[in-house]
Amino acid sequence: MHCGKTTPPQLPLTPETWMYLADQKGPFSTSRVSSQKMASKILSIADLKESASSSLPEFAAEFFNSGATNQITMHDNSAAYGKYRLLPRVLRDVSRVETGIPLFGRDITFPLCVSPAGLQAMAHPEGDLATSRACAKMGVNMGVSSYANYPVEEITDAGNKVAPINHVMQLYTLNDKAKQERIVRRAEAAGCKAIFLTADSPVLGVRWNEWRNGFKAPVGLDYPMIEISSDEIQAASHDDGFAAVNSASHNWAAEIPWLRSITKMEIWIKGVLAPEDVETAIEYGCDGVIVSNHGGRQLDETPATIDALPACAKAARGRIRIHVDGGIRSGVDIFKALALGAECCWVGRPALWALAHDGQQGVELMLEILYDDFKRCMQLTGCRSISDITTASLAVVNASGPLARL
Ligand SMILES: Cc1cc2nc3c(=O)[nH]c(=O)nc-3n(C[C@H](O)[C@H](O)[C@H](O)COP(=O)(O)O)c2cc1C
Ligand SMILES: O=C(O)C(=O)c1ccccc1
Repeated sequence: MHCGKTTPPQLPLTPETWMYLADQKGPFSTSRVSSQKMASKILSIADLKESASSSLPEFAAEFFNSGATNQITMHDNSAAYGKYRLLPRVLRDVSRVETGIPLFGRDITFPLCVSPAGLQAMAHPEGDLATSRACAKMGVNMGVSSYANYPVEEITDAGNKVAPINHVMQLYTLNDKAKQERIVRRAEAAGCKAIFLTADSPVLGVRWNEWRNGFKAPVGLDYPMIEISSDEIQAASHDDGFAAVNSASHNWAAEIPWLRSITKMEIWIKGVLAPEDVETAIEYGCDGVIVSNHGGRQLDETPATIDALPACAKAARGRIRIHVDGGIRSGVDIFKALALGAECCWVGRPALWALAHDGQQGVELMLEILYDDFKRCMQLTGCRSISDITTASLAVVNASGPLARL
């Protein structure tokens, strides 16, 4: 029967229906969910992991996805976020929320950057260049690994051609000090703002998967920052190659004053879990620490980073910057880490999965997923600015008792 009134179509609630609605430019349009995200059906970091794991050769997926020994810490890094619940404050105007923070003298879009990770060209031919371009486009910073497959000069240049972006250079302590110094000087000349000295890797962790399948970087890739050619890589196992270059005799007194004497860049320590090491980093005049267990790839059975974070933040008492990485897979995780004392979060594997999924566009999509989720979490918890994110927004559910406040 026609009565002259337009009634909306009664559509069944299937995923296809939502795709259809999102494609409409009319009243159904949902502007915050981008068409790329909807069209690719990649809506979460787990979706990116699945896509990467099914498209990469098995040895490469295993290398990226695994942690050390029994995978306990890698698992805990993500799972430990699950013990916190969000406690929203309601009826607050969240039509405008401020997600940005200043970092290395420039505002980033939201408190999330991409951790340094080696062998990015095994995920996508454009590797670190694609990551740099995506970070620049999305307005976040990038860590360049000493085991990058492109020179730092090309990586910073690729990003800066898209938009101004800050990079930091990750450094291992090397047997060859002159080589280590060349990395620092090249990074500074290429515009990097900080050295991230990785402190958790005097030797590589126990990587059973790599040892079982004799893991080596694919033929044709080299490590221009540590000046190792593809042929040299092929001549040794990954583990032996790392041990030959890396110095296990690293220590605070030898490294930090020396670094301070050769560079004006900030000096950050990556891989801190104990509050005592935060104190030592302060004593040595370091600028920041990354609370990190290397994504669970070094010493297994260390605590999840979100569990180590509060004591580290407490020890810092605002005297040194505290960032965190490991297991962050959603904007809600970022929100929780900020509430528990981090100024900013970093992600490792999500960028590698995103690269394998779709190169630069994949990394942009990964950052967009985390940004959208973080912003929406701020809105739904009633936080208008980053400084509103405190432990007051978190609670823990006890099995037997009432909701515990932090
Ligand atoms: C494949 C891979 C390579 C990595 N390479 C480096 C590296 O070269 N230097 C470094 O300091 N950390 C490296 N990391 C550790 C990351 O910087 C970061 O601490 C970790 O990935 C964070 O955990 P997430 O992957 O759970 O986000 C690597 C991690 C992965 C997964
Ligand atoms: O595997 C790692 O965690 C890592 O730090 C690394 C080291 C050398 C090359 C590639 C990755």
